[in-house]
Amino acid sequence: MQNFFGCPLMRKDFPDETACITGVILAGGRGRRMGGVDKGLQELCGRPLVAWVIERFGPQVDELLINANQNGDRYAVFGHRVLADQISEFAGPLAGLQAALTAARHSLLATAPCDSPFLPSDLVHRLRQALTTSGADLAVARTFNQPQPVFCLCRREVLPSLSEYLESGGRRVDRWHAMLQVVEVAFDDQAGAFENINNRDELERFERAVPDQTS
Ligand SMILES: Nc1nc2c(ncn2[C@@H]2O[C@H](COP(=O)(O)OP(=O)(O)OP(=O)(O)O)[C@@H](O)[C@H]2O)c(=O)[nH]1
Repeated sequence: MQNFFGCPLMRKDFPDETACITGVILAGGRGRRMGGVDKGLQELCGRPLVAWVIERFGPQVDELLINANQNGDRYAVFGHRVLADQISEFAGPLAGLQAALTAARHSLLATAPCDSPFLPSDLVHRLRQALTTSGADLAVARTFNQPQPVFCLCRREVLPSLSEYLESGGRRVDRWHAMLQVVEVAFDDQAGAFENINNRDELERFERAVPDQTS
């Protein structure tokens, strides 16, 4: 049996294992290190970065949202709902998470940034396993000793805590995580997949790496 959105009905004993997942691509940043451009729309081998992320991340979730604070019409052509931050200033990725949690159809929300085109194809699967077995509020990827805070899976119930934190002026992801029950998921086997593009030199380096990454 399926619910209104075509997702399997949740089993009461294992709700996390069957719950549908909304994914959000975080593309709401200012791209200052790239000269103030809209990073998600910058092209890697002729395709916008956001298109690469849609290709990898989209199949891992049941609904896909794009969080962007400019060029909404250009993001809309990809056929997914586009959301701007509710906070008017650029408040960092937590503002995008807040917008997505408010709009998500499903009870679990996964995030990925627009500037990591080769993110793991099993990202959401592994985060869900950890969230389910731990009962934590949020699962976050880690590579070696480095948390990857914009790659996470969280429950809708964290929204009040997040909104309160943002309203109090909090902006740091690690400080908000410290208020929650968080489980870290090691991706040391795929550390390279989390590499992101911050400036033009990195974009050029990725251009050279594409044949290796896609073969
Ligand atoms: N919604 C939203 N997302 C943001 C904001 N700032 C950064 N992000 C996202 O958070 C992730 C990491 O961003 P950074 O690379 O640190 O920031 P950036 O603004 O993209 O780039 P820089 O200005 O060069 O630091 C990316 O997916 C950004 O799109 C913001 O104010 N709002």
